[in-house]
Formats: sequence, structure tokens, C-alpha cells
Amino acid sequence: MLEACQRFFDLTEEEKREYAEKHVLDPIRFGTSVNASLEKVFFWRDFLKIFVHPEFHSPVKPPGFGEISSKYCKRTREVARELLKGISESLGLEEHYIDNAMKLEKGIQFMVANLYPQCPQPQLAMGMPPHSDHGLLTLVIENAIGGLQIQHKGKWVQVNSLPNSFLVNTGDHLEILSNGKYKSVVHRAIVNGKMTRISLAMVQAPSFDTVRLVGIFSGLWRFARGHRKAGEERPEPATP
Ligand SMILES: O=C(O)CCC(=O)C(=O)O
Ligand SMILES: [Fe+2]
Repeated sequence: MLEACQRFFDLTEEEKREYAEKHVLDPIRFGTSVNASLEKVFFWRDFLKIFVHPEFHSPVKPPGFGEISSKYCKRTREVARELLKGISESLGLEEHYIDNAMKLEKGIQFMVANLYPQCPQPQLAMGMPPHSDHGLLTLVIENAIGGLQIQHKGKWVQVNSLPNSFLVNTGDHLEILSNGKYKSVVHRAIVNGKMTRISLAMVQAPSFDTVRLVGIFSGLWRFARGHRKAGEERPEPATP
């Protein structure tokens, strides 16, 4: 799947431009901040964001992307729903509680593929600013090189995921739903001077008809905690 994402990013600028400068709710959205003419805030990152459930979407190019991603989305949805059964039980609820209450059969799922090119001055750039994810759970994979950091007790901690593993982030909706027992993790991505890094985040969120309610609480909660989403703030100068 990471290779398929790489093939998308390898398309010509013209081919990718079809998906650029889109509205935040458009089903397929490509953005670049390495090309500063397309993005106002300067981050060292290209991204491809696609809504894949309840309606599946895929760019036409590169060939094969749709088949691979449709399988990947289905499987990761199953993993997320399975994990949420365990989380329901850990909260003292019946195992299908979150699945039923959030109507995950029709749940929103979207993928965010991130490309962080090799950066000549990594100490001066930021890949993705500090943010927490919407949704219940995010399953992240990456190509071998660490770059993801989470905030823990006020400090940035490097996440060194195991090879071929999913890193599972808990999101805003889960924090609200669990009354704060599962915290929505604040994280960011730094860049490196050696190689291009690719990460792929699969976000599992409640269904549209339940998300509005959770969304209102999420907005209030975010306001109360002073959180911002990715892209809403300028990069802090990276610590040396
Ligand atoms: O590149 C990463 O590891 C972070 C990705 C991420 O946080 C996101 O896409 O929301
Ligand atoms: Fe994230």
C-alpha cells in the first residue's frame, strides 16, 4: 500500500493537480507545501487525503491504486472495529457497544498518505505540526524511518514503531466517548535529511449521523483544551 502511495506521489504535477486546491470535504484531495505556490503555510509535506467509507473513492491513477486501496481499507476497517470491541469491554461495556452506538457499519473512514521528502535543513522545517486526530482510532504505517513524535508529559517523544506493525493512535471522538479514559494523543511529524519518508494514516470515525453530535462536543472540547488541527498553525522552530 505504501508503494501504491509512492506511485501516486510520483505522478506528474499535472496529473496530481486534478486533486489539488479542493474543498476540505471533497472526497479526494492532494496538497503540497513543498510547492509554496499551492499552500500558504509552509510545511515539508505532500499529502493525499481520500474518503473511503461509507462510499469508496480512489484516484484513477496510478493504475491498480483503487484495487489495492479498497482491499487495504476493508481490512484496516476490520482491525479498527475489532480493537474497538476490546476498548468497549475495557470500559465495562458490552463488546459491540461502540460499534452499535457509533453505527460503524456505515462509519466514516478516510486515508491520509503523507510524503515528507528528504529535507536539506531538517532542523528548520516541520513535516506536520502538533495536532490530535479526529475520529476514534487511527492506524498508521510508515516506511521504516521514524519521524512521528508524541507529546508525553510536556515533552516530545520519538515513536519507534516496530517494522511491519500498525501504530494505533486514539482520537478525539474516543476521548469524548470514553469520558477521557482514552486520551486523544497529540503528535507531530518531523523531517529528516537522509531519506524521503512516507506514512499512511487510516482514520476510523463514527457514521455521519452520529458524528454531528460527537463533533459538537469535539469542537467544544478542542476549544477548551486550546487544540488545533494539523495545518492550523505555523511550525514551531524545531529544537536543535
Ligand atoms: O507522518 C506521520 O507519522 C504522522 C501522520 C499523521 O499524524 C496524520 O496523518 O494525521
Ligand atoms: Fe495525525
